[in-house]
Amino acid sequence: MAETVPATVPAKRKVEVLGSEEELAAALAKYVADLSDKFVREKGLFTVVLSGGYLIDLLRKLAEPPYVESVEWSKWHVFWLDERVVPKTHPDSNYKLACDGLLSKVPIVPENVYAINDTLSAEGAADDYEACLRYLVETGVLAPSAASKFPKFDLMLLGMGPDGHVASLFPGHPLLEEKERWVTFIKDSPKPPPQRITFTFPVINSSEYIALVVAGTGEVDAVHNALGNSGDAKKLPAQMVTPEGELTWFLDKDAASKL
Ligand SMILES: O=C1O[C@H](COP(=O)(O)O)[C@@H](O)[C@H](O)[C@H]1O
Repeated sequence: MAETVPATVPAKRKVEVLGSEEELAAALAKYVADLSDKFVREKGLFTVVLSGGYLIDLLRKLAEPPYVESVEWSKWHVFWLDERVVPKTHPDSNYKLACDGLLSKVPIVPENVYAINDTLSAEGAADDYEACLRYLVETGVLAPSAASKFPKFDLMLLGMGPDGHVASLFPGHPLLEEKERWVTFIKDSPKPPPQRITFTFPVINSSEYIALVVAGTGEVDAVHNALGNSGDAKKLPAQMVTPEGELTWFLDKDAASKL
């Protein structure tokens, strides 16, 4: 059963704690499918941003009944929050992870899947991905946020690392302060592989909905630091996720065990 933590959380931030990883996966699939229905009904398409890591396994129930049949997959436009600068066939590729774990199992339109150009350098791939997003704003697939002018995605699905990183935005790194670029690159990622591209916080925080998803015991301290009263004044990247729209943390009971 989901339990909503009331405590001191601001109005547009919810924290859902699920009894097990299996329940979390079920709740997440329903959340994504419901948002897909809403946006397809309202505007005829759904723009979804995926992360890499454990998140993809937690989306597994979308590829099962009832969602595999009921979701309007042909209306989905799929993007990556961050990507490792490796060939798309490489085990480190977030694209490969998502294809193997979800995209190859549902009838998504290949032209609506926006992978990075894996033949370019990190700088080149970031420029190229930003140019792709700008083109999609011009052609009306993406809308700009009225408030920030950065592109506004319908839903971003984020994981969090044990150090509190989200996307490829790591604690203490200067990229946390990027204010102009939509997509940027990192060549010294503390987590391998070192070369990556990543959405910036202005784009992340222009989103309509964000789910920040954490399961298991590996991130217990980061969850406590981000959401609990840890007394640690240093802001984690996960705490910088403050969207214009609604943020929901999805945790299983292990991840929430120190809250
Ligand atoms: O390197 C990355 O790590 C984060 C967190 O991954 P997780 O396995 O700890 O859930 C992920 O969100 C990001 O996309 C990925 O590139």
